[in-house]
Amino acid sequence: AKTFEVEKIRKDFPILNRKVNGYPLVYFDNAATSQTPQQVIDVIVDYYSNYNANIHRGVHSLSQEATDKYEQARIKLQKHFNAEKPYEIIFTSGTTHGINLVASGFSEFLKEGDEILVSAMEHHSNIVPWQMLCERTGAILKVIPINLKGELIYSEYEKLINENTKLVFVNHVSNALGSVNPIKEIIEKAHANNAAVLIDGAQAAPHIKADVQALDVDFYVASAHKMCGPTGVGILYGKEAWLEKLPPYQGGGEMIATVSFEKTTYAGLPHKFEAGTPNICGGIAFGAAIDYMNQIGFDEIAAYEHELLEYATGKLKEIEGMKIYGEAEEKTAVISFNIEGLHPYDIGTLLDKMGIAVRTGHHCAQPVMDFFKIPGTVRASFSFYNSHDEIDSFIEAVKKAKMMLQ
Ligand SMILES: Cc1ncc(COP(=O)(O)O)c(CNc2co[nH]c2=O)c1O
Repeated sequence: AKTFEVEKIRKDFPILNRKVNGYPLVYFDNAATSQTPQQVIDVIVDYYSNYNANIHRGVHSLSQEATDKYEQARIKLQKHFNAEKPYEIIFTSGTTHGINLVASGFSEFLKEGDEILVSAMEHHSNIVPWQMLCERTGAILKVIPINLKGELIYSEYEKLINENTKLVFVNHVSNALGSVNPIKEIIEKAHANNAAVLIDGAQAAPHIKADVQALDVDFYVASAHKMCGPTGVGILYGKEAWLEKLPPYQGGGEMIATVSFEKTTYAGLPHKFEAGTPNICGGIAFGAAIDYMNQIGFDEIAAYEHELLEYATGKLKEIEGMKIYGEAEEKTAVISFNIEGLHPYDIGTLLDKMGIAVRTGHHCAQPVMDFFKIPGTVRASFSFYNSHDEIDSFIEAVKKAKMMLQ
């Protein structure tokens, strides 16, 4: 296989030249947010330097240029996720916004006693909006359990789903464990029971190219900042038929056709769900991030990140007292671990003193920590611009932190 040119790629990321506490930055918190290549930074600078303007209604050239670039970004995202229509791609402020938009809309469709299904490995943003929906409608939230390897127990899913199930929502990849869920089967089973499916793609989208038509998924959400793009922008993919059925989420400019005090009529897709001035630059930069990752290649990225995962896992397992959470057959480059007798926060703090950025705590997945009966973990998450040398530095730092804490 072609050697992955990580040293060449690293030159695209200015931030990787940073030092932290006198040490070279080793950025292993990619599951929280990814870093931004110069190619995307340049697009952001170009926007604000040359064609910043409000979009869709301006008669002047700048507005037209900004509108064209924004709508071109939408088409890039449509092609990337293989949506049938560009207006099935709704720009959001991120995954959390997308999930809330769908959960809010489902208030119209659910009634007392209806059932909705979530997995036990979800991020809070794919739990709380649905609990709020159940409070509003009297629907019942049921939980698909996970096993000790951090995998969803599919046989339990088959038992839980029934003719009262109206919606299934699970993540494609767990941010705390890295587990990749069998979403194609989950979707097929849900549709066989006339239930709709929302897949939370926040952690998957940086590593796996989801084909929404092949998956036949009803809703798919993702955030730009996980995929080398800026924060504050993401997408909600929805099948046209579903987006037509959902009521508007926010009222305001853009999302209307006519407004009068007697009656207001709403705009068609996608603008029905895009009230107010959007993150114009963010959307355009999201498109540039998609281009950047695609020119490297998602297959190449996934293969290289898997190499990093295997290498780091092997090295960590050599450390006495090491416990790794999340050993699914299929997982992305995320390692959650603890060291016997040590608190994750202490390890994370000492690693930062040595320039190593990891995440510690419950990772907005408290049910996962409850399942494993732990307060939290140290989470190292790798991306295609990390190197084997960085993993060696990380392992040495973990060993040093362990010595200092014992
Ligand atoms: C699976 C999953 N779903 C939803 C979200 C929310 O995405 P947002 O709306 O863009 O914030 C995240 C963010 N995960 C993390 C954010 O920080 N550490 C994390 O693991 C996530 O990992």
